[in-house]
Amino acid sequence: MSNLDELKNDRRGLMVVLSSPSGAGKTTLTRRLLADNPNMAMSVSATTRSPRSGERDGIDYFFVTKERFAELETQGEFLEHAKVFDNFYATPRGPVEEALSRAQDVVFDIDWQGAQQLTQAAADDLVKIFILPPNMRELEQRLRTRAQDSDAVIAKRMSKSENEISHWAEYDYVIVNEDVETALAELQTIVAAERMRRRRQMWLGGFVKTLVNGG
Ligand SMILES: Nc1nc2c(ncn2[C@@H]2O[C@H](COP(=O)(O)OP(=O)(O)O)[C@@H](O)[C@H]2O)c(=O)[nH]1
Ligand SMILES: Nc1ncnc2c1ncn2[C@@H]1O[C@H](COP(=O)(O)OP(=O)(O)O)[C@@H](O)[C@H]1O
Repeated sequence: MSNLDELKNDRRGLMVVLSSPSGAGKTTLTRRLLADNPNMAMSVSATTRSPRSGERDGIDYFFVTKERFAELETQGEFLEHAKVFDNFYATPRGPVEEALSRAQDVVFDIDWQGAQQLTQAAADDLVKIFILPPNMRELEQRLRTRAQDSDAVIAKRMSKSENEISHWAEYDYVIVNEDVETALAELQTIVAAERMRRRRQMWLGGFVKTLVNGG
């Protein structure tokens, strides 16, 4: 690693928030983004909803009872929390603070309510991205292809999608996820540019000082 590369490690981590109506592709895009970025961590949410087949406790979510959720909330363990589709969801505070302190970027798959709460708590570190489906037929099709929710649950998610979409203008960026490779490339571009923001590159002050001093 060159001297310059080492210096560049002194930067502030990003808090990348992805929201979308259910089925638009947040989970898919987030997984791909994380696979390509070793210096990025996923914020694993706590939820009172039941695990889907294949979901693992502590990896996809921390699956907790309503009682445990309420206890953690009272103890101030959550950065934000919200009720979505009759279930409770929240972002545990500890792992996020730890990752940011290690200069890691953190990705959040949370809804508009969570995005609003994080904006209050940490506006400077946030990059908010909204994912739209190419059309509503495709959205429903994706929920069906995923084949992990009952017809009733899918109908409920579709009926809530309009409400989620109505918050699109509260986000810094919007990606229409028609082709997953194109959407992923757009997401990578956003992350790369946000990492370059002057205020996040803490190393620059010292570097410029040595530059103008003839270093
Ligand atoms: N506010 C908030 N929303 C969350 C959190 N975790 C998940 N969500 C949102 O809850 C909604 C439902 O998530 P989920 O049941 O996994 O279904 P999905 O829509 O297929 O991802 C999605 O909009 C998620 O973004 C969280 O920690 N906080
Ligand atoms: N661009 C895309 N084209 C076709 N199918 C997609 C695309 N993006 C995601 N999917 C599929 O749609 C379904 C819902 O995606 P998922 O990532 O679970 O959405 P979300 O996390 O937003 O609910 C999954 O089966 C996923 O493989």
